[in-house]
Amino acid sequence: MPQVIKVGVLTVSDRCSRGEAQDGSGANLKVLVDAGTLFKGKVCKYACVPDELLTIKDKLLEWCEEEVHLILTTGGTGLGPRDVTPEAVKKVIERETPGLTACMLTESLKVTALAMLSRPVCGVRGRTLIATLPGSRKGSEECLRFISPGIPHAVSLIMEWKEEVEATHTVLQSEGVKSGSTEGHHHHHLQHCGHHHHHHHHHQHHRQESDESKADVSHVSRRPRKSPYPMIPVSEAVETVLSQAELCMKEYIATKNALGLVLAEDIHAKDPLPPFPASIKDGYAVLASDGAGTRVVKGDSTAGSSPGVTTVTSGVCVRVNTGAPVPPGADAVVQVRWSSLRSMFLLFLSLAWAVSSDFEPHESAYMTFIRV
Ligand SMILES: Nc1nc2c(c(=O)[nH]1)N[C@H]1C(S)=C(S)[C@@H](COP(=O)(O)OP(=O)(O)OC[C@H]3O[C@@H](n4cnc5c(N)ncnc54)[C@H](O)[C@@H]3O)O[C@H]1N2
Ligand code: MOO
Repeated sequence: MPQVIKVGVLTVSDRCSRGEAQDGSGANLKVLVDAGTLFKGKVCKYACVPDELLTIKDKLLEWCEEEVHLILTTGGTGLGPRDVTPEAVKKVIERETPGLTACMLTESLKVTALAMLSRPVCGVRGRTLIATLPGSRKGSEECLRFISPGIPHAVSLIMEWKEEVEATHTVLQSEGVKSGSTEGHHHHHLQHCGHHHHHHHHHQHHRQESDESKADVSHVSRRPRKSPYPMIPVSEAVETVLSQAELCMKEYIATKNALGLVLAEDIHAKDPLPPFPASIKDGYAVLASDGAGTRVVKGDSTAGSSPGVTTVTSGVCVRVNTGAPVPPGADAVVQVRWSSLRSMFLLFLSLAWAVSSDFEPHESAYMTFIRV
């Protein structure tokens, strides 16, 4: 279970803090984080402060003390005389993270040349990562999206969430050494999975590599993928899960309150439902011992029909729909596609009348079963 990243959103804006403007950027960042699609995060702190260095700094320090994992500031990163957010952040952080800053700038420059006017500063204080986003709603969302791929791992490293760090590393290592900028370029698996190193693994690697070189890598969806996790039998996986699971107390609870719970033991219905043998396919109810051959269609059984109205005897059959009662006497249902219509001539009709009194004229037909 990935940990939830506790996020603080700090809007830095004179106008918003005075109530002269709506904080669209902060509100939008909150929605983005809480949606959980960029990373698993939850906004637990929110404030709007004026472009005052000391006020910004105090708020950042307060949130760091309260163990917020990630603080996103928005606004005040530009060249206006009152833009001091980067200066405030610099006073607070102990270690800079220039990679995050570079990511924001390079990606933003692809969007607008004016991104060169933002002076982002990112870094870590104690166990809190701080990133400065531009003030506009658009710019702040863009920059958050750009750095999002790095956020969970950054926070895991800072927080020393070992399992998460390891999981990310496992995935990363399994991707092998990439040769650089050209996406989809052929890469070498210099680094094997780390664990098993059996002979057949090598064979697999070679085969996959030659498959990969043939693969169409121009579409993301067509690029070959490989699981970083070893393939294990389902039984072993179940065992692993159960060995980690704690057996809870049984409790008796009304079914309407039982959503999401797991049954402690089998339960049995007091009455069979449906209260008759129902056909699981559309077809003709027959006596299996009759074998292949022609049958007179004696009637039909549709969903809602009362069971037992028509019976099946040797040489006749009854049309049944999925879910409808299988008539008494029948011990098999031949699917429609395994039968073919023989004839609907009047001659056979009258013959059929003679044979069976409860025969429905409109259903009259001779069926040939080609397979039973
Ligand atoms: N990826 C992008 N990066 C940048 C963009 C961009 O569109 N995409 N814009 C660039 C521009 S232009 C500037 S300038 C710089 C620096 O921005 P600041 O951090 O100094 O932003 P501010 O001057 O505080 O505000 C800019 C703009 O946004 C409006 N604003 C400010 N705060 C709010 C708020 N809380 N809610 C709604 N709107 C807000 C403000 O009225 C200004 O019009 O960033 C570049 N980077
Ligand atoms: O101040 Mo920028 O120049 O937001 O457009």
